[in-house]
Parts: sequence; structure tokens; C-alpha cells
Amino acid sequence: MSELRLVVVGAAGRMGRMLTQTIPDTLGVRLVGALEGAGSSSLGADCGAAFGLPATGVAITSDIAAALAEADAIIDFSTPAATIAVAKAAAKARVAHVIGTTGLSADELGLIAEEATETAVVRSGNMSLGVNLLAVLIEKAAKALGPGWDAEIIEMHHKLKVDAPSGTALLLGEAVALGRGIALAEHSARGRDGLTGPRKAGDIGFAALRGGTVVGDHTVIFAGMGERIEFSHRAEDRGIFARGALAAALWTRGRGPGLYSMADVLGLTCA
Ligand SMILES: NC(=O)C1=CN([C@@H]2O[C@H](COP(=O)(O)OP(=O)(O)OC[C@H]3O[C@@H](n4cnc5c(N)ncnc54)[C@H](OP(=O)(O)O)[C@@H]3O)[C@@H](O)[C@H]2O)C=CC1
Ligand SMILES: O=C(O)C1=N[C@H](C(=O)O)C[C@H](O)C1
Repeated sequence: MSELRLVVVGAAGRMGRMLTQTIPDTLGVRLVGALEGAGSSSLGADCGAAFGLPATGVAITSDIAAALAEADAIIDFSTPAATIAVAKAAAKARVAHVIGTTGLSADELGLIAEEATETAVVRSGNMSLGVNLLAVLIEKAAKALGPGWDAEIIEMHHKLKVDAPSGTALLLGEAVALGRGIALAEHSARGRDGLTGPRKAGDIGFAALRGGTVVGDHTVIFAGMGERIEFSHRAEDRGIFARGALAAALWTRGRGPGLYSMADVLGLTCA
């Protein structure tokens, strides 16, 4: 079978560079395009050599249509605005789109759902095996414990992260909500401050910490009467996200349009 031809969006970013580094070690894929924004100082540079990695022969461009012309799949860790621009082009060109970008608004998620009527889209707030397995365990725990156990989600990331709560915290919050059979949007407590009053029964709380170089730490606490259960995941290396995204891209091969998750890719379901 021929190699899957990949375009990386956000090629100069932390995850873009990690993908450029990981692709040569991944069987069955080949980098054919690297996208950055129109104002990027990296335009025209080799997306490997520019960052101290082996040269790839792929120059960074801001021309989405040209980059997609020879592509089978896109891996996108960028910004919400860039992801939406790429989603429109991917739908038109029928190129599969793996989306790791977080911080998308409800309207932007609606546009991604529209894209998924035209092409295969895998979107996840966290591409690692560990977090996606954790989400299955959290769903089971939330179902078994019921809403009498207060669920709180704490996350910590590096100081350059721009969105909160993290995509992973929201994914884990969704798992709690799914286990309880409720809608997360109607039961979220985000950003408590000042005279908040007592905790509202059934809420799923979120707290975001930022500092240093933390790759990504998440803990879900179920607090009961006189006892507490805590589930934690600590990302030590961005390679886990890159490898997950590459597995997702390979999984899209031959797949019809649809909005898929990493649970679909990894075959993880909560019975
Ligand atoms: N789902 C997952 O498993 C993971 C998700 N993420 C998410 O991925 C995203 C990126 O993270 P990270 O790599 O750390 O962030 P970075 O800021 O390091 O990288 C984002 C890159 O996207 C570039 N960019 C901005 N506008 C455009 C555009 N129009 N077209 C193409 N590229 C553009 C940025 O360029 P410039 O700096 O010039 O603006 C930057 O180089 C975040 O939303 C993060 O939360 C991160 C890790 C794992
Ligand atoms: O911005 C990051 O760095 C990360 N973003 C994702 C998130 O928002 O959860 C995944 C990971 O935690 C790293």
C-alpha cells in the first residue's frame, strides 16, 4: 500500500515540530506539506531544518489549497481560526482532518460537524492512549458512584497555553457527564471566585493552573462523604500526542465522512 501523504498545520509550533520529528519513525506515512499562518516568519523555510531537525524537503507555506492538493490527511495542532480555515478547505478537497486544536467555541464545533459531512474528521482534546483510556474509566466510575460524589477536575499546563480549561479537562468532564447521563454544559462550574456560596449538587468543577514547562497534568477527583478517589494522568512528552495523531491519520484511510473520536480510533468503548 502507498504511504499516507500528510500535511501538518501549525508546523512551526510545539506540536508541529514534534510531528515533523515523529513522522520519519512512523511506518506508512510521508510528510508532503507544512502550513503556517500568512504572517509567519517561518514561511519558505524547510519545516525540519528550520528547527534543528533533519531536513524534510518540505517548505512551510500558508497556501492551504496548494498544500492539500497532494494530501491524503491533515494533522492539525494550531489555533481555532486556522483549524476552521483548514476545515473548509479539507471538506472541499475531501481530505481527512485530524484535529488536536483545543479552545474551539460552540459555533466552531458546529462548523467542524459540517466538515464531517464531507470528509473523515477525528477530533480529540487529547490524542494519547493514556488519557483516552482514563476517560473510559472515569465514565464507569461516575456511573457507579452517582452524582452524590462531587466531581472536580484539576489541570496544569505550561505557561504558554492560551485556552482554559484544557481540551483534556473538557473531555474528562464529558466522560463524567456521560457516566451520569447529564449534559456537561448544564452542570459545569468553571472559574469559582469570591463569595461563591456552597457547591451546587451535581456540578462538575474545573480548575486550571498554568506555569513553567508542564506538558499536561490532569486529575479527576470524586469526593464523597469521608473518602476521595483520584484518577490522574501526567504527560511527560509531546510524543504521545504526535503518535496518537499519526495513528488517527492512518485510521482515516478508506474511511467515509463522519466525526470520529480517539475512542473510535483506539477501539475504546464503555460497556
Ligand atoms: N489534542 C491533543 O492531544 C493536543 C492538543 N494540543 C493543542 O494543539 C494546539 C497547538 O498547541 P501547540 O503546538 O502547543 O501550540 P503552538 O502555539 O506552539 O503552535 C501552534 C502553531 O500554529 C500556528 N498558526 C497560527 N495561525 C495559523 C494559521 N492560520 N495556519 C497555520 N498555522 C497557524 C502558530 O503560529 P504563530 O505562533 O506564528 O501564531 C503556531 O506555530 C493548541 O490548541 C493545544 O491546546 C496540544 C497538544 C496535544
Ligand atoms: O496545549 C497543550 O500543551 C495541550 N493541550 C491539550 C489540552 O488542551 O488538553 C492536550 C495536552 O494536555 C497538551
